[in-house]
Amino acid sequence: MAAIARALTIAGSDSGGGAGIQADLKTFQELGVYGMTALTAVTAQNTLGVQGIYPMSVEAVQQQMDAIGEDIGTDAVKTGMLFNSDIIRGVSEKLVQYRWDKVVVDPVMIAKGGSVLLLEEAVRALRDILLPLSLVVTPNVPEAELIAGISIQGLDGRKEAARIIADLGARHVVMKGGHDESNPDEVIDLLFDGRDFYEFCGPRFVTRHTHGTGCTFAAAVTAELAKGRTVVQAVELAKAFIQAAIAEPLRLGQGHGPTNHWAYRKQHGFAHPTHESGAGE
Ligand SMILES: Nc1ncnc2c1ncn2[C@@H]1O[C@H](COP(=O)(O)OP(=O)(O)OP(=O)(O)O)[C@@H](O)[C@H]1O
Ligand SMILES: Cc1ncc(COP(=O)(O)O)c(N)n1
Repeated sequence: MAAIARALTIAGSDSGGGAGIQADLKTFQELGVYGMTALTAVTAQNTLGVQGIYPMSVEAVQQQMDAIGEDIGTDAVKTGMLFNSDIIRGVSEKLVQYRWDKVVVDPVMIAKGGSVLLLEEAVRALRDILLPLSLVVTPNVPEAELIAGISIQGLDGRKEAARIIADLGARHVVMKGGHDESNPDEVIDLLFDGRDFYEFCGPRFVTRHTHGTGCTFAAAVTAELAKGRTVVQAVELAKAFIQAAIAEPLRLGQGHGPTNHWAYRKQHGFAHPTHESGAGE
């Protein structure tokens, strides 16, 4: 066992720093986990939207995963923006090769301003190849509708979608509630483990500063899994982390601003539970 829990994020870069690889690394750091990256695409992006997308080659993505698999290793993996089916296939192949089984799949599809972060041709590969390799998948409502192939209304609709997505091979499904406005006061994130449902409730904040909420939430789940927590514990902590990050906005930019990755530590203190000082050669 390494002296510190390790997590790898396989995702796109957000130049504005609120979502993607940047949100993931900030979250890992705040939760005391050593973060590593495999970049799938560079985006030119800010709080107003996405101005450009430059995908990496499959070889480049796989080589980054090899660099980690052959040396440092990882305790958990998160996937975010994967952009096309070739990258999804390449990533899936490496997950199997290195037997990385604590895999959190955030099925990123569309950015807030409407830009496509996953091509339509790739939805099938995500559903048929990557989902069965996941320990946890974290769709929002529109993503779940596309994956499950149904239209979702309210909590019951989200439960039905969770069952369908679990049948596709995901071992745990977190149906995020940010887009489910059937409840104007609360956001309920729903976890399904193939048998039981767990509800994680919190206040619904009225704010435009929600850029990167999905990435940050999934990264927090990944960090806690890397430390050895159960999926239920990891989702509970991630809910508290994202709630704090939305509640105290940084008020950056003219559009959908980033969340505040420091807020949770400000409220709860910094824990570095797996770090042993003096370890190593
Ligand atoms: N207005 C809000 N108030 C409180 N929590 C929220 C709010 N919006 C989102 N969340 C929380 O943020 C996380 C991400 O939720 P959401 O359903 O919005 O995902 P997402 O659509 O992937 O994110 P994004 O909208 O940034 O793409 C969830 O844990 C959800 O509970
Ligand atoms: C590179 C990149 N990855 C993901 C998202 C989605 O972000 P969100 O967490 O808001 O769904 C994004 N806007 N950019």
